[in-house]
Amino acid sequence: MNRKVLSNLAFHVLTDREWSRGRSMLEVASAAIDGGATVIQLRDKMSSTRTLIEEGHALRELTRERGVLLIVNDRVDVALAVDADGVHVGQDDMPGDLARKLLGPNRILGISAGSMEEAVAAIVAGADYLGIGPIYATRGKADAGEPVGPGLIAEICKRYTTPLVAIGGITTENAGEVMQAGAAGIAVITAVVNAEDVYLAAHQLARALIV
Ligand SMILES: Cc1ncc(COP(=O)(O)OP(=O)(O)O)c(N)n1
Ligand SMILES: Cc1nc(C(=O)O)sc1CCOP(=O)(O)O
Ligand SMILES: [Mg+2]
Repeated sequence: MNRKVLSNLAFHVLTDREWSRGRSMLEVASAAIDGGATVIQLRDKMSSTRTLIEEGHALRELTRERGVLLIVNDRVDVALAVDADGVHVGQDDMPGDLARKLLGPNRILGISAGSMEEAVAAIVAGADYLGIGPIYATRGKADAGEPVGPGLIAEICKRYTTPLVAIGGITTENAGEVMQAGAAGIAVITAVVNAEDVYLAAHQLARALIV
């Protein structure tokens, strides 16, 4: 059975303990889904593999119940272990072609790109979507590098049809701009995870995507 469902890559919320104001990953993810998140990405750079798997199982149950996608950041093994819908790898992670080989054809593979060259390589490697960023200055990733701006999205869109997900400094103020540039969706950490009211923040971002 082909389980890959790419229909709703519009609104990724990435988990992050440090920005969660002490709230649990499940509480934040649940409120984000209530507000309109369509993808939850398990991103936890600090925990042991054992903890990641526990978090992954819990998020798998939640996301399955609520009909949204679960993507695991960085770790193909964890994605397979918890039966996630897919994995996201960056330029310093497992190479995309190898991730694709291990995942098989039926799970979603997202690959980061911060230039046209990286985008082309990611498409050749078998990406189902590209995470393009950082689009704007970001608080969520210390080593994200210089912002590339929404222009890169427009450039890639002119040449390729692979869905593009804008990441890095996305807020309600600029989400419309990246969608107009041709993005299929956005991915955020702080705008949702660090919000006092996670539901409201997600709801407002979801509305800002409609351009
Ligand atoms: C949707 C999406 N796009 C980009 C990234 C960044 O991945 P990466 O460059 O590997 O950085 P880390 O997230 O691992 O710090 C992402 N996670 N999701
Ligand atoms: C995880 C991540 N990846 C990026 C990239 O450019 O690839 S920027 C980023 C952090 C996103 O956090 P915020 O929404 O708070 O800006
Ligand atoms: Mg990574």
